Amino acid sequence: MTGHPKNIIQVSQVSIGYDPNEPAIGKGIGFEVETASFIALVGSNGIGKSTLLKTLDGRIPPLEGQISILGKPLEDYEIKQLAKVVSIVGTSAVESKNLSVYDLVAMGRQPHTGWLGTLSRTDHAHIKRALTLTQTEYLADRKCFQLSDGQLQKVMIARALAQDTPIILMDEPTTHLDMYHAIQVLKLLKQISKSEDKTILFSTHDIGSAIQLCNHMLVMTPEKSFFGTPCELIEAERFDGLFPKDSIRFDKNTGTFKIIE
Ligand SMILES: Nc1ncnc2c1ncn2[C@@H]1O[C@H](COP(=O)(O)OP(=O)(O)OP(=O)(O)O)[C@@H](O)[C@H]1O
Repeated sequence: MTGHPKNIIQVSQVSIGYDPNEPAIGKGIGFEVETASFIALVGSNGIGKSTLLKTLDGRIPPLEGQISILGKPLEDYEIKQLAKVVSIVGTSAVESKNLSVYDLVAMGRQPHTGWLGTLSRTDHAHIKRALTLTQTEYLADRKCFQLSDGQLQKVMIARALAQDTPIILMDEPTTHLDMYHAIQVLKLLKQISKSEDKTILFSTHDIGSAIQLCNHMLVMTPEKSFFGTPCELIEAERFDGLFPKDSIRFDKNTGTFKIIE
């Protein structure tokens, strides 16, 4: 048991966007996430998946509504305090590809050590465990620029694990990966969410894999967002409204998209 409340993230009637004077990008978003869930955010390009992740990690404030993390309003967290609760794996390139893998993963310990803090035995133990969990120990001494996209993605996950937060948010963790390595990363994340009691929310365009692997999904459409288990969402035909119907349609029986010739 983690001691974390059952509903680790609560989002209520949230509108997201960058400018309060412009129409919101997404409105009326609401869901509750249980500890150790593995959750996908899906929706078409530009629908607001990254914007929602940035809102959940406190980078931009919600335009309306409430977000609570571990039962506490998001706006009541100080930056450093939030970094002990929520870690982020973004899409942007690693800041310094010249770092060794070990040093990059060690950066995950910053909320615990401070920028100039030296690493304690506990910090090193967290780094080593993160490398073990992501099966990247063998890369520890390599420079990040020497890694393949798949290896780098696992190392970025290791950095988030070293940060030791109950919640990990990930923006498109499988971009640039082939089908096999994308599934490997998603299976690894799902396994980590269970074994380490991590709540993992990630955005993805790989809806088929998310349907097969996730506990819950948030389906974002221009009108509304829908939260549920993959089965509930299929039954309620929520995937049908994701894209214009001229080129693909969702097949309820197989849970996959079919091309319309
Ligand atoms: N920093 C920003 N300032 C203002 N508008 C932005 C900013 N970043 C993104 N947007 C706009 O917000 C909208 C949602 O973008 P967002 O990146 O959240 O979508 P997404 O669902 O993650 O898309 P994709 O699947 O293409 O990555 C888009 O119209 C985008 O142009």
